[in-house]
Amino acid sequence: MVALARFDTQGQWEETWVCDGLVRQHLAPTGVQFGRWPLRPLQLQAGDGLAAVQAAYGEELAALGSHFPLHGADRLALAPGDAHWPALRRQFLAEHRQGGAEVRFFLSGTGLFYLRSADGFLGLLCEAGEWVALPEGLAHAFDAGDAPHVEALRLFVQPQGWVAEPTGAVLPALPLYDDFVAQLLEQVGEELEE
Ligand SMILES: CSCCC(=O)/C(O)=C/O
Repeated sequence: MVALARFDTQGQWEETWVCDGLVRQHLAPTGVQFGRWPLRPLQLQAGDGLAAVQAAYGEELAALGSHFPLHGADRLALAPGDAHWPALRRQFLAEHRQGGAEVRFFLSGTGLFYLRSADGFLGLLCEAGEWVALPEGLAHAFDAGDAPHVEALRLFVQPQGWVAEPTGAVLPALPLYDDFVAQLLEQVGEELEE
């Protein structure tokens, strides 16, 4: 289940949406797109990630349009206890921009993006089968919690892959992934599928 929450500039949770139409409507001013693709078997080989993704998802990628001239792909997989996660988490939580647009497709698990908006922040929680496309230059952060469980295809416009430029902004106390999910469950009163 996708969920979108709006926070003010102080990090105060203001409103939550869990239906696709409202999520898209409230993402639109940021230029962020959201959708779903079927989960298909996918074997990414080192060096030809994008070719494998294009073979499996050619139609879906074409529908994204010309704003996303993709040049590379990788698969990010994080599991609880992953030794790389603490350092990666610090990098992802520091608000940053990428030199190009980015597309992320969740293959399993869940992850939380924080997107800077005109009047605060949007927290977007995605799960398997959901994709999100961020426009070039949108300041954002990402979290997957203390015990991450997420696998995502990362499609890059930049040939060099994941290159982030930190904004240097000190973010307000936005809830990290675990608190976000706990508060969301209190609000919507139903289990998120993992
Ligand atoms: C689920 S994608 C992981 C995070 C990432 O690739 C990114 O760009 C965060 O800003």
